[in-house]
Amino acid sequence: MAEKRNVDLLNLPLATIDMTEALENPEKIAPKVVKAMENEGFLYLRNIPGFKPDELLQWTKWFFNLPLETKMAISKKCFKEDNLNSFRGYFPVIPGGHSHKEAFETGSFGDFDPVKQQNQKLINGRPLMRDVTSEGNSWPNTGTSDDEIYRKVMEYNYDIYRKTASQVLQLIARGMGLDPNCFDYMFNPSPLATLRLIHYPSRVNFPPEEIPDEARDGDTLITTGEHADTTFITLLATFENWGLQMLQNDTWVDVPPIRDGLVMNIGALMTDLFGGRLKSTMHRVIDLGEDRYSVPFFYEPQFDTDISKTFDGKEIESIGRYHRYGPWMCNRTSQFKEYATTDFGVLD
Ligand SMILES: O=C(O)CCC(=O)C(=O)O
Ligand SMILES: [Fe+2]
Repeated sequence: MAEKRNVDLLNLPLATIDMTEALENPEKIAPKVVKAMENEGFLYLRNIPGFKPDELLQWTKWFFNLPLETKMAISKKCFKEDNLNSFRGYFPVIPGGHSHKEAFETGSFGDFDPVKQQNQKLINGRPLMRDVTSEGNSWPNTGTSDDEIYRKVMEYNYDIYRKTASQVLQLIARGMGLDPNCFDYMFNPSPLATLRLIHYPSRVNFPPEEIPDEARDGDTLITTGEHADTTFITLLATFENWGLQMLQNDTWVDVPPIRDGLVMNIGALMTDLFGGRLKSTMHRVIDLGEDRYSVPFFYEPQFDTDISKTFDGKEIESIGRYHRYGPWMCNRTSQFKEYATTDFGVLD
């Protein structure tokens, strides 16, 4: 099992990008971002304008400390049949799973609207995939003034992460010799991007029979299995928590936490869009015997974004049958256990 260590900031395994400097001097910083994406597929972002990790962590813990009943009141429909929301909101820990976490997710489509939901178009009793993926946000209701603060903090963070992700994509585009704004039309006005709060309760004291074999790698206990992300880019707050590992030359390497910054990596599709030049690195999360909190933001474009061609116009052969981002994402996401029972609806 990886040991907890103090972070040696001068000896991190990854490049660090100062986002304030990057905004002032993008020509200088863009090649550094591209180099890190070509080599490791991961880097750190620091000095991010407006990013307030302490407040984000405080309210993340506030949410997960609510009674299960309060959280389940906004769980996705597949975990509680009476609920109307199916895409945004809470998902509980799935006992005995490979991954072991609970989460809360928000998107860019305003608030959940039960009237709109009840009047939505159905085809053979099923909703349209574009309606499912543009569902509004469901917020916890504790009946206290904390509800409004929580919601404001999460909306604030969604904006900060979204702005930062857009700036990082501009740096990548610039560094690849493209128009820095060439990604913008894909994401605006309303991307499918998700802000996800995660709590991983530790399983180290569980009876062995409650932990599936697939959640073990020798003595190491896995809490999110190895995967590449289903995004363009992911920005991730790990606060002071160890546990994230990336695969480098067939070896699992720790990605140490940096308290005030974000970890950034690219998803499999970015590798394809740039003809294999940028690296989408496999990663996983291990259980170090303590509760763990993290907040990733999956920067995903709008439903109809064409993802069938590389930036220099070649067909992407590995893309399969779905050539628009929305259907491609739903197909990929349904392979993750926490989404396995979500009804993503039908294509129009
Ligand atoms: O929790 C973490 O640190 C990483 C989570 C992750 O890789 C993911 O949700 O895609
Ligand atoms: Fe990931």
